[in-house]
Amino acid sequence: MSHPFLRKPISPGVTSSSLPRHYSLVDLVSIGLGGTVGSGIFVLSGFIARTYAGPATSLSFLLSGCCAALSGCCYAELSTYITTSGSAYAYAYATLGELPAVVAAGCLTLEYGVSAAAVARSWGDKVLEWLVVELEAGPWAAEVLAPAGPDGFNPLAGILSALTVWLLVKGVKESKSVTNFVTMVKVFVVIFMTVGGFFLFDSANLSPYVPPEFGTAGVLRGATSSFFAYLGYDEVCCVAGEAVNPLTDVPTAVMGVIATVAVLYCLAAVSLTAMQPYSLVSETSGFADAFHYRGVQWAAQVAALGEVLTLPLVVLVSLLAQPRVFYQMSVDGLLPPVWREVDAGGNLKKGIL
Ligand SMILES: NC(=[NH2+])NCCC[C@H](N)C(=O)O
Repeated sequence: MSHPFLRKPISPGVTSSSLPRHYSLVDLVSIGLGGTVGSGIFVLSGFIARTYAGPATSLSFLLSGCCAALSGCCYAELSTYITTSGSAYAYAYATLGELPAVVAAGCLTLEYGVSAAAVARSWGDKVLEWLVVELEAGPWAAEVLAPAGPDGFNPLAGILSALTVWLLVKGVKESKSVTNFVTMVKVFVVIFMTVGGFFLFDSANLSPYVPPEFGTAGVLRGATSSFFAYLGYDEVCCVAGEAVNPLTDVPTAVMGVIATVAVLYCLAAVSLTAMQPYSLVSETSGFADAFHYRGVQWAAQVAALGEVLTLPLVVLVSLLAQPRVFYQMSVDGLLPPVWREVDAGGNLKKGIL
């Protein structure tokens, strides 16, 4: 490091890179939505409703959505100046200097790694719950899938992480098609749960809107926790170096993703808390459990299966984004050349591995 605060000059226009530019606006929105919609709405919404905010969970999601939009504006603006991969790392390098950029890269790596692990873990728990509750599997399910108990090692989480790495190594085209398809299904699942919830709407469940035992502090705690649900829009900026039209498509995708998920989440939170009294909402499987509570078993099955099938995409997108940070660091000379080796298919095979 020559000078810890030496800034990388911003080159005007679209920067050329050895990674092919193949992501259209639709692909970028798919990456953003696919990487963002996940355990935050499928799991956290129920947890927040039960323990922090009750019916005001929708307000918590609205508040965190506003914060995400503010952060999104920064990403969107910076993405029009810096069109390389690397997201916050590249932005920090151009605005703050080399040392802050390396710290940002470390934080991003930790964030992608930890959140991929957290979501993989949450998926493992969901599969087990789905087998036991929906398919009435016997005790063998817990013995095989959670041999060390509910808080111990979860083999399914490890298998999912290994499978997503395999898919990413297989190629850009394959992972792009999977991302686009699963994102579509996932958005459909959230819309299904929300609309289903509105059919079972009982306004009595929404009163009092802010339960006295939670108060404003609970709503704010819910907002802090629900911010996790919005994480993922930044991953669009990670792949900016592969966007066909980065100057327009990346900021449009970032803001479009935040606006879409904010609307989806707030409506979903209203629907969840209107279906069931907040004190009964499941902390781990809110929607499926609420459908069971209202006696609509088939909807519970669809919601549970939809969550199990689509949640893994969050892990895939996190693991897609991280090698792009190391790629850019390697291009900038801060990591060895192996991280910027692009194979014949335009993939960062070695970097991913
Ligand atoms: N960049 C990230 N941290 N990605 C993980 C996103 C987690 C996602 N928002 C979820 O609710 O499951």
